[in-house]
Amino acid sequence: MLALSGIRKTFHTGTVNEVRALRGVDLTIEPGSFVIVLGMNGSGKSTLLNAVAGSFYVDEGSIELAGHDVTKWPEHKRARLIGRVFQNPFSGTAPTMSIAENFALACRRGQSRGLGWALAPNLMQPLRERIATLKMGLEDRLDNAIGSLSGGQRQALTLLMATWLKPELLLLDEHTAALDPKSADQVIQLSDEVIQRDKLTTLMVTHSMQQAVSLGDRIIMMHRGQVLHDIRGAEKKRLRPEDLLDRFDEVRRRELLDESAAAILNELYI
Ligand SMILES: Nc1ncnc2c1ncn2[C@@H]1O[C@H](COP(=O)(O)OP(=O)(O)OP(=O)(O)O)[C@@H](O)[C@H]1O
Repeated sequence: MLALSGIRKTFHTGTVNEVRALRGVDLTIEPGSFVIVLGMNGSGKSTLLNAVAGSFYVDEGSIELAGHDVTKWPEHKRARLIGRVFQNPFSGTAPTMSIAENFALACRRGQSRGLGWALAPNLMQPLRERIATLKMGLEDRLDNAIGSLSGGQRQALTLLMATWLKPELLLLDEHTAALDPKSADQVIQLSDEVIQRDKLTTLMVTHSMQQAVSLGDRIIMMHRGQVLHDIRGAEKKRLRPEDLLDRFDEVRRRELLDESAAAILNELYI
């Protein structure tokens, strides 16, 4: 289970560039739940995932994962529990190393690196079989540098690596946004299969309404660093993309109202 309690994060505190990116997030995610994270640009989606992964320490609040209070754990220690795939296919893999070597690294996530780069021989066959299920012909290219592959192939492999050790939590941050539509569909389908098969607790950021309604069992919509909507159960099942668009319209109206209120206040005090 993932439990966030009163999470706050401000960047550039006390300067003109101050951004209150997370303003008190309380969120509990049950084991095996697949949660879609939606929200407008700058609403705090990536910051939420980064806070959980330990890319920085939060200013306030606590983060509990799989029974551990990880609030003060450094990122590399949290990596033992967390698998992650980023938007950029070039993140998360070592481009000059082979597919097999990258998997060897993934198998040692969060452990010391003094063990060499080679994949244990007994893992080679299961790896080949697993990669063959991608139907991308990569099972015969385990010695190829991962940097020589297409974005879609890399993201598919990165996903397999991130989930190879069945993490307590999988974080997907717009992981298909940089791919062509066909590759994006393939990687989304693969993600769904892996998540369902291994019952992985997952947080997936997307801007796609279609993905939001067709995937997962819960949607949280972020707005100005807080969770504005939390949709699950029967409501999530019957949700249509138009319903989500209505919610986004509501958010835009709020923004406009906030902006006009700020403008009126400015006029009053100038
Ligand atoms: N490392 C950082 N330093 C300074 N500001 C940051 C940092 N990370 C995020 N922010 C700011 O925090 C706010 C929330 O950003 P975040 O990336 O979480 O939004 P998002 O909802 O993921 O947006 P998008 O959909 O555009 O990716 C933004 O104003 C952003 O500029």
